[in-house]
Amino acid sequence: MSKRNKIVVVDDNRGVLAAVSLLLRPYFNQVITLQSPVRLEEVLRDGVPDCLLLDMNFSAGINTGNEGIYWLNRVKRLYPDLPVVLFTAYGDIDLAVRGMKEGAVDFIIKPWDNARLVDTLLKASGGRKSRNAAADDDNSMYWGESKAMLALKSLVERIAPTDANVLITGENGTGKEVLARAVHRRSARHSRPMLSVDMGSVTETLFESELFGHVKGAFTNASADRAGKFEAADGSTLFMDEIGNLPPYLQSKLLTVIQNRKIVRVGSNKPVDVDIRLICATNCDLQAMVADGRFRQDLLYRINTIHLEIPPLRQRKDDIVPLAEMFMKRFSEKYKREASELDGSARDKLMSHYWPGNIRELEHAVEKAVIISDGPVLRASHFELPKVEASVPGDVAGATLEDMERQMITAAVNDCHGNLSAVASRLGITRQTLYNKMKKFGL
Ligand SMILES: Nc1ncnc2c1ncn2[C@@H]1O[C@H](COP(=O)(O)OP(=O)(O)OP(=O)(O)O)[C@@H](O)[C@H]1O
Repeated sequence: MSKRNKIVVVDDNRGVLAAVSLLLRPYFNQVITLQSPVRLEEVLRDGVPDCLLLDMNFSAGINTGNEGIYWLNRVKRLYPDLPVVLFTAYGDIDLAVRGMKEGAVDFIIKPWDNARLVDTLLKASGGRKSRNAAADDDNSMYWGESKAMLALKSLVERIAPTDANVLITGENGTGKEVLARAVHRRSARHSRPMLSVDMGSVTETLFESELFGHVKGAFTNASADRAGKFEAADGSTLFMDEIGNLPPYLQSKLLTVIQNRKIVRVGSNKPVDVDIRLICATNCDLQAMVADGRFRQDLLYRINTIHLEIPPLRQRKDDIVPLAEMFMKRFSEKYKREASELDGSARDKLMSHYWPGNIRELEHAVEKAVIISDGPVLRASHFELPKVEASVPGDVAGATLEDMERQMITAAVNDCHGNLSAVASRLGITRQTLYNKMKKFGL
């Protein structure tokens, strides 16, 4: 490989800086070392290097790694194309994985292997093309080979071109939104983008204006007219996720919209025609909600003209390995890794896991395995799957608060069969907080 121009190395240990600088000089015309990231931006302003090697911990005695993530984000905001390699202690692999998800191109574990360090930095500085450009948004539906999914696919092929409203049910992470997109793509409305609204994350006070829009002055802060999701989705498909969260007064309004195909913005009395196809999704049991008066039966009839049920991953075991292989390929490309094969131990481990978080959990597990992989073969040891415990273990010695949170969430997701509303209420947190925590823990 040809000699590179410039690299910046940030580490608070002088010995490390001296050793790395000596090692890298034959490969870079200029090696700039910094003992603290405080001057980093100033140095970058003087000329963006080919690569940045960034330590994860700076303040003596505080080894949270958050400083590294903080500086990574800051640098990536200013120089999105600058390849950043993280320098991390052995025990911080989780942090390094998080760093890669947030934009680092690779990581090096201390104590480092000289040849590997040089190789990684040369590769990272070889091309400024952001790795995030690759396959990042590949959300296409993988149908799998299980009987259940083949039957679902054939049903989708038949109903997608019609304008029938669709209700998709399935546990959290089974791919309801991915399926909704697959339906939209196969419909006559596909030339316009599908619009989504998540009833689980919109605060109740904003539901109405979010869906129906408002006119200027309709309420405090309504400083201008604004179209809601129904109007924006006119001529296309509206995906309403977590429909079970719709409060009763909006259930009535939604029913009226479906019947009359008209909406009225908040604060207005002028009806506007809307032509939408509605795809709703939920992991709640809407029949049970109808039975105890929490969901309108007439609305349920209207939204579930076609009902598509996605089975949980543990009930379609034939799909686990093919899905894992698909994600392995996707993430190997994205993170420039060689992983291309799951050995027997990895397959056994994946096949015997309960997958309470379904495909989302599998996707995260494979992503992490690929990031930490060291060659073409992924083994069981690359997959860190939480044991699904029925309750929090009594012996918590050595466990961090985060370990315990993660275990409690995993256990509750398992007990509630993936119903996130039930999990949130059981843990006494909002759905949004639960989502954030699950995302953080890769569940
Ligand atoms: N069939 C599939 N093929 C490829 N990726 C999938 C598939 N199903 C799910 N995924 C991936 O799993 C993740 C979760 O999918 P999605 O958001 O559609 O699930 P969901 O059932 O809508 O979840 P939630 O109930 O939390 O809203 C996404 O990252 C998606 O890309």
